[in-house]
Amino acid sequence: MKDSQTKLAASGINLWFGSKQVLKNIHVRFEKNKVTALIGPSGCGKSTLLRCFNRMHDLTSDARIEGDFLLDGKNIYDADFPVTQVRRRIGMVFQKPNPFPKSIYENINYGLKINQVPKEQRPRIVENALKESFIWEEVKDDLLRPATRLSGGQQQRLCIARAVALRPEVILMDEPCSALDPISTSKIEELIVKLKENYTIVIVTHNMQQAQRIADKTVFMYLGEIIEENNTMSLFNNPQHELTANYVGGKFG
Ligand SMILES: Nc1ncnc2c1ncn2[C@@H]1O[C@H](COP(=O)(O)OP(=O)(O)OP(=O)(O)O)[C@@H](O)[C@H]1O
Repeated sequence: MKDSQTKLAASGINLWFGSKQVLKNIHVRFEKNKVTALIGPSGCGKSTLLRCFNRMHDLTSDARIEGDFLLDGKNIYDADFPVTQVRRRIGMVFQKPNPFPKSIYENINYGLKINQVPKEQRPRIVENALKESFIWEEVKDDLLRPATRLSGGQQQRLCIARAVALRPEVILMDEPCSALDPISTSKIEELIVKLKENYTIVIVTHNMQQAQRIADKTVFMYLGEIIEENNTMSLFNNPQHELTANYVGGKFG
């Protein structure tokens, strides 16, 4: 892969929680405007790796991290890269939809306010974010309704709208469909494929069909290591490593 295609990268990553090593010698690059899926059995370190890119272990007192996490070649842990900037440029969507206990409108407006987006620009940005996240038509007549009254799938699209409103460059998604029904899941998948036109997306998923439907590239992890990474179809149809073959073949999970 050419360096110019790399948006996000990790190099020489080792991570410990206390004395337990959870990530081992990770080197990985995520390409611009592509969807990359992180797959692997429970506990292999997918979420831990994803969270590093949003500096979510900063407040975990027993976490120790070695190595470099690079956004456009710049280390996101450098002292001159404020964590607020990191999170503005690298957004995150979680497993369980987590709207604020506020109105639909305010869920998006709030982030704009704290990021000092001029007041007169905010209504248009809220509308565009909702449109971009395929939820505008369902909520446009009732933007002041509490977000917590939306369905789970609508809440997750609202959380994606909240992330895209800040115009991040990367969106990290940690099993964003695991709490959703099949119809909501297919809406989110359609949305993810659309969003990659403008964003670089990294998604943790347990759902192998989902990885094959939406991911350009797939990375297989096992016990804290990257075992294999490839174009999604190659990884699933022609795995190079026995562990990958056994995992994608459903022999363990
Ligand atoms: N804050 C923490 N403190 C201590 N151990 C942790 C912490 N967070 C995660 N771990 C451990 O790190 C390992 C990797 O967890 P992680 O959540 O990254 O795995 P995963 O591959 O995302 O799993 P799953 O698919 O079940 O979500 C696990 O053994 C987990 O118990």
